[in-house]
Amino acid sequence: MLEAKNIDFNYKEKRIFNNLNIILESKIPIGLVGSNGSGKSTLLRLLCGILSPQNGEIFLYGKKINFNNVNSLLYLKKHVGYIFQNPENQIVGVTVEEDIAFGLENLGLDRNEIKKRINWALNVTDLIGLEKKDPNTLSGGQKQRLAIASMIAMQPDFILMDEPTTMLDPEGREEIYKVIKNLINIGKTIIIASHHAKDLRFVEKIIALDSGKIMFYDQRKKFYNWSENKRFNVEIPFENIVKKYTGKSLKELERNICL
Ligand SMILES: Nc1ncnc2c1ncn2[C@@H]1O[C@H](COP(=O)(O)OP(=O)(O)OP(=O)(O)O)[C@@H](O)[C@H]1O
Repeated sequence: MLEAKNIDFNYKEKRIFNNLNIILESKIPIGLVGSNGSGKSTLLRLLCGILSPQNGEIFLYGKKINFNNVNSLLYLKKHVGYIFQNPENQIVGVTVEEDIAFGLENLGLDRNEIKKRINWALNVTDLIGLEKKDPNTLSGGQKQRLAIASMIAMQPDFILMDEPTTMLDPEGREEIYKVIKNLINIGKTIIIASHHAKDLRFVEKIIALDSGKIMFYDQRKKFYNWSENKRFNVEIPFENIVKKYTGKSLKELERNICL
């Protein structure tokens, strides 16, 4: 369980969160939505220790994180990974496998363990065969998958994704969906900030932020009814629109057309 308690956060004089409280349960995939500037990236960055709050605490599995203590921060970073919107911000290696090895070498792991983890991460992200490639020559989807591979090689339990498909074409997006499914299947806890209905179809719950306040935190199925006539800058899934205007599910309609 990852928890933010009584969090105050501001960038200089700009207040973003005022006494924010949130609990993320293990193995429940969550979508984080909200209009531009509502605080999604800031929240994710606080939860993984990239930013530290001016007031309040972050707890991981009940253990309070001390932002002034390197070991405490390392404990948070070991278990909570963050994927930037733009994979270019995350790629440091000269080859795909060197990029994945980078964080592992910093952890001081032995060569065998590093090799094992690289292979595992390449498998989960479907990058086998591209080990020796220069990351600069990869497609957008492959770069984003490499950023994910390098992060999951560190074996975090929570994976925070900040609009991971925004910079990708439809093909690249589909590649990321496959990886997200793999990650959920192997028991990782995914938190995905996004405006895209397709990105959110894997999540069980949705958190909706408005100006730094949590307006909704419940099952995804309830979100689209609740958010009708509200401004959350989130796409409505096609099947919801069909149901609203025809009273039938997409499957029912497809069956009728086939008959
Ligand atoms: N480093 C920074 N310094 C000052 N203000 C910042 C900084 N980063 C973000 N902000 C401001 O904080 C507010 C919240 O930003 P944040 O990026 O968390 O929102 P968001 O919901 O992720 O937005 P988007 O959907 O556009 O990515 C915005 O008004 C933004 O301009």
